[in-house]
Amino acid sequence: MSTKIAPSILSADFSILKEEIEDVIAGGADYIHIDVMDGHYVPNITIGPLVLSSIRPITDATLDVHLMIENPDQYVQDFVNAGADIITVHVEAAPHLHRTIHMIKEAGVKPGVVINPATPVEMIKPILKDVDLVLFMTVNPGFGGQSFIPEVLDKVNKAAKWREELGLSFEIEVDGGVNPETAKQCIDAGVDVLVAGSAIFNEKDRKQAIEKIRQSK
Ligand SMILES: O=C(CO)[C@H](O)[C@H](O)COP(=O)(O)O
Repeated sequence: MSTKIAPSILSADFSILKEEIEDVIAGGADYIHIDVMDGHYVPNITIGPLVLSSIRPITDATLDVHLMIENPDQYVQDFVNAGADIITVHVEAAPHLHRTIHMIKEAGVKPGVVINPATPVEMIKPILKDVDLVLFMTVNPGFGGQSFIPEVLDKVNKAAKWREELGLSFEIEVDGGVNPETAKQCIDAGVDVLVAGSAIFNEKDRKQAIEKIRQSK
């Protein structure tokens, strides 16, 4: 199966967000990755449910909502109502992770867990059977345009092995510093979904940028 590409709208031109989203979808994007930041869990503030609900009518593509927020339980339902297809929460920000993941699942949305570069992968092992997606941050979350942290790929390898051993089917996604060069290492390590912001939205031809990342074998 070919690698899925999830353009992160963090690097899009927000004054023409609808056109930007339509452009990457026409260019072959599989998911649209939406970075929600609260200025507490990460030092940046981005978008909330109101913007997500404006994006929903633009496309039927999977809206992959990455919550970089404290107290995610308080906001899960708002993002479900706004049209999320996948909601991911950080293991570091969800002290009752099992409850949060099941809250998302019971609301009819696919749940995922996110793990930061410095967090041991063993932290997420107990929740793997309950999630549809595991997102490995390959930068410290908060900003686009940072450099890829290659050490994270050892954790990706381990999770891919556990997936096989345990007979599970969650997708493995990476986010941060993904470009045609780093994408190859990710695909080799067992990644299914590549999030890319600047490597897609900073290019004039988005279709070509997406294909370059997808084909980087
Ligand atoms: O979650 C994120 C930052 O926290 C972004 O999705 C990520 O950084 C994408 O940007 P780029 O591809 O430019 O690194």
